[in-house]
Amino acid sequence: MITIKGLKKVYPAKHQDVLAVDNLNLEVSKGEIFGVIGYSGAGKSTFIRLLNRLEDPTEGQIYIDGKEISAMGKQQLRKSRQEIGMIFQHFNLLWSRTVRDNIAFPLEIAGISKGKRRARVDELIELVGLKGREDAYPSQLSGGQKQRVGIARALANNPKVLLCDEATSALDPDTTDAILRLLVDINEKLGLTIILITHEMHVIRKICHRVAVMESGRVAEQGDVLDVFLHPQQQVTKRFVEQVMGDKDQEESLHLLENYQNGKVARLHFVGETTNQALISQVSKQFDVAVNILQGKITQTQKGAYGTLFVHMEGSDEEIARAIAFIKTTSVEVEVDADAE
Ligand SMILES: Nc1ncnc2c1ncn2[C@@H]1O[C@H](COP(=O)(O)OP(=O)(O)OP(=O)(O)O)[C@@H](O)[C@H]1O
Repeated sequence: MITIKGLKKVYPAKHQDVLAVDNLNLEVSKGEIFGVIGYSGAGKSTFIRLLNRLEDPTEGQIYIDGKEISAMGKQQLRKSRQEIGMIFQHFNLLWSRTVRDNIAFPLEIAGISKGKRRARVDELIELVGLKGREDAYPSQLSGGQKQRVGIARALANNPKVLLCDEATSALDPDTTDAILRLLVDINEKLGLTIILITHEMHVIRKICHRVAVMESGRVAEQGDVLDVFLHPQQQVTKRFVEQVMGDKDQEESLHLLENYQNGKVARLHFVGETTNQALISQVSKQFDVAVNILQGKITQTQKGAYGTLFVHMEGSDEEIARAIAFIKTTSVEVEVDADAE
């Protein structure tokens, strides 16, 4: 659906040019929610603005649905932009227009007749949950409602791709969750491809299928969200995963080991469906081993739940070894961290 090859953006500057995006290569499939995460200055905004040519690339190609966006002239671009919706952190609504007229705006530009506009706006208002607020002005809306208007406006011309630029960063946690649920709903209902940029890992965790981590204009790491959460390779990715999983706390739980005279501490990684297995009670029943949960966290992603539990296992060395061998036959990954002796 989206192919990006060798994308580069240099902002010329008096003293030293800024290399904002550097040799970026990405593939995004149709219907995917693809997240791009990075710290401030990583190049995320530049990247997303290159996708709809709000910025022109210095080098490289961008293909959306088979068409090379990066090579288009103005007129062609105007048409293609109707297939790319965008929502913004600060909503970018027209303050003198009502909800209805904000949503109708892109339809007016596309030359849709008044009657058709009305019907389409009604549909969109229903889709984003704004019924009853049609005649309100943006200043009379909450942040979440404003973003719903932004989403409806972005979807007005039936785009194939929705670009989200820090779309929930100005919202409180509950409103963020509601907007993220709406994005998932739209993705599922309309099969819309969504690219979102964020600096918040919980946004990636909650709704993205795949993620790219950007650092200094480059993709430091990319993959399925579950894989990246489970096996972050780069330092920058590890820091983002810690935002959600609090790995430091978990490392500390290893020191709990000192409280035990014997036994072993094991780290169990649960992925996807195995998360709900009653593994702990099964091990306790099947082997002469007492299993105590020291610490852990299971969390949900779009691709299923995953998490890590630290457990202390008490029993004879032989029996613990048998229990661990058994756990290894399930799809739960197990690491034994240390002996308690
Ligand atoms: N119009 C511009 N002119 C010159 N330099 C720019 C321009 N826009 C961005 N930059 C620079 O390009 C680099 C990447 O910025 P960009 O805004 O893309 O990063 P970001 O990851 O989106 O960060 P933030 O979330 O803070 O916006 C930064 O060094 C920034 O200062």
